[in-house]
Amino acid sequence: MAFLGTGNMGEAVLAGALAAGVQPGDVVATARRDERVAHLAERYGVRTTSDNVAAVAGAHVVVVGVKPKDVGAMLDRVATALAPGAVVVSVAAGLPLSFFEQRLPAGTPVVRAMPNTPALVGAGVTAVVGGAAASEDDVALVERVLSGSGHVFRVAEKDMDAFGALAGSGPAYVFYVVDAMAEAGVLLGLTRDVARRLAVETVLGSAKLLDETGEHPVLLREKVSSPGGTTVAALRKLDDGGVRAAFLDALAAARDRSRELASEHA
Ligand SMILES: NC(=O)C1=CN([C@@H]2O[C@H](COP(=O)(O)OP(=O)(O)OC[C@H]3O[C@@H](n4cnc5c(N)ncnc54)[C@H](OP(=O)(O)O)[C@@H]3O)[C@@H](O)[C@H]2O)C=CC1
Ligand SMILES: O=C(O)[C@@H]1CCC=N1
Repeated sequence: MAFLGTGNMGEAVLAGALAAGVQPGDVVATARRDERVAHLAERYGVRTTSDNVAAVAGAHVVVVGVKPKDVGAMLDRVATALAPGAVVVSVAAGLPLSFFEQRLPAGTPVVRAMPNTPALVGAGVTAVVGGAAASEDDVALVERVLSGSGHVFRVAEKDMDAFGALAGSGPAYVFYVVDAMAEAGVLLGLTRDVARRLAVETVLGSAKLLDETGEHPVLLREKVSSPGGTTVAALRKLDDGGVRAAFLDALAAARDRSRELASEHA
């Protein structure tokens, strides 16, 4: 397996692949900076290089993990060096399968994926969709490799931007909420350490409760909200602040930006 551009997301997918049973000796990961390359070699025991053309030689699965603006140049550089039948996996936001298929040799199987950073700890969600030349076996292979990162969903390509807006970017919204809750605790006089720990544990516990009971979030929210009590007083302030509407706008903005990335780099 080759990882071309192993930054925040590439590293998380790499960690998942190793968790899924891919052997470190069968992986080569690239980055530009010496310290990044050294970190990857030291942390994961994989082969590393900054030479992308050398990295793809003999690789059966090639994960392209650079920023959307850098993907075109990366593909132009490595296209003719790909091993026959190599499956190219993109994690780039916005860029459609056709972007890859136009730049790679005819018949190259391409799988578009949208992971998220909790993949680093095996708790990610990833959407996948195969391109015109990707066989069922190709997509299943990529699903197996990604399954070490957490849950994998097959989606239609038209839903990729929405999936990215919800789950790809989603961890950032949760971290934003955790930070805001912790800050609010500090405002009420808690120490920073305690406030942050309480916010993290509350999010963890609430996610576990949702997951394990399978109950609708509205029902669980009602169970916290005593009539005339403290929670309804707080929720009213969130409604006053337009938090729910802001989430609707925020995800639409992420979806729109994903579409723009596709047209900016077409
Ligand atoms: N971050 C996220 O949560 C998610 C990101 N994505 C997608 O993942 C992709 C990467 O994003 P992210 O990981 O955040 O970005 P990063 O900047 O963290 O990672 C990009 C990596 O690419 C490396 N790189 C850039 N150019 C080259 C090159 N020519 N040769 C070798 N390596 C190169 C950089 O190396 P160096 O570090 O040495 O500069 C860096 O490590 C994007 O396309 C994004 O849309 C998708 C889902 C979620
Ligand atoms: O912000 C971004 O563009 C990437 C894609 C999804 C999460 N991070």
